Amino acid sequence: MDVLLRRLDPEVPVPAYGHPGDAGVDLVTTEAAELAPGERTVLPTGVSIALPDGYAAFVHPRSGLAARCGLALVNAPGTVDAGYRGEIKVIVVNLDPRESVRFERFDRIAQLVVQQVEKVRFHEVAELPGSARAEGGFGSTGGHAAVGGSTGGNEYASVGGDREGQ
Ligand SMILES: O=c1ccn([C@H]2C[C@H](O)[C@@H](COP(=O)(O)OP(=O)(O)OP(=O)(O)O)O2)c(=O)[nH]1
Ligand SMILES: [Mg+2]
Repeated sequence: MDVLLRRLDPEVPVPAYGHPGDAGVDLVTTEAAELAPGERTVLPTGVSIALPDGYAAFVHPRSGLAARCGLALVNAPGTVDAGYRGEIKVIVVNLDPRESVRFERFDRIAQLVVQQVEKVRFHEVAELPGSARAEGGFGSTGGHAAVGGSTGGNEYASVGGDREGQ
């Protein structure tokens, strides 16, 4: 699909897929920045796009930065509406408890995934049709990480225990 893109910075590279089959194109920051532990900021990408109606673009984290630096997107995935013509921005937060993270101009900070999205009409009803799940949610199927306590010296939280419904 062809999508119109405007460069707001003459030097910013046009985003491109790294490999055939990749879902996202990497976005860069046009501003250098340094984030202290726990700090967040909004980084400019130097591009704006015009998506056709019925599509949206989603700003996703890059897993390498998440694993190496604890970098997360506060609003992941960020939603870029088809009608949005402003600069795509990336809201990052440094979740590392100790280390700062530094970005240079044109470092790749996030990835953009374009997807078709459904538009729906809501029809209000008094009762919804039944389903196997019904109102179960928020962990109703069990198998949760141990929270709020020791993990018994294990580096990882326990995810195997099915403690509910017993
Ligand atoms: O990570 C993001 C998320 C959003 N946007 C832009 C595109 C999107 O179309 C617009 C609005 O985003 P959203 O609807 O998530 O924010 P809002 O707080 O609901 O703002 P608005 O009232 O303008 O819809 O901001 C970005 O550039 N990056
Ligand atoms: Mg909105």
